[in-house]
Amino acid sequence: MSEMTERLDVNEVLKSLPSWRPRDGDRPAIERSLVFADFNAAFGFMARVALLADKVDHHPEWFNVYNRVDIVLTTHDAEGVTRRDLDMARFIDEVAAAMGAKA
Ligand SMILES: C[C@H](O)[C@H](O)[C@H]1CNC2=NC(N)=NC(=O)C2=N1
Repeated sequence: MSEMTERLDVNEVLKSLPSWRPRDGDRPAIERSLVFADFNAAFGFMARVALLADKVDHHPEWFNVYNRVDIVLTTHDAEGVTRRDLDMARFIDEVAAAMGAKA
């Protein structure tokens, strides 16, 4: 199993991702909710994340209403959280901060 698809302990992962929390559900996952200035900003954020997701073939589960985006990260193929989710979460944190999103 490659380093990228090895299942990681959610609590260990969350030690380096203070804005994320564990998601209880059918498989281990992490989640974060973001609030933007308006729909335009929220959708702009989603577009930036979508471009990376397509490039690296790793896609967030997310839900958008107006200026709010709820995001869940998990790796379907590994049935849990992997390095792919950690890397995606870091990118999301960077973009969210650059766009002035609130937690
Ligand atoms: C076939 C394709 O590579 C896989 O289905 C990819 C696509 N995007 C994915 N996204 C996520 N979040 N987890 C996956 O396991 C996954 N697998």
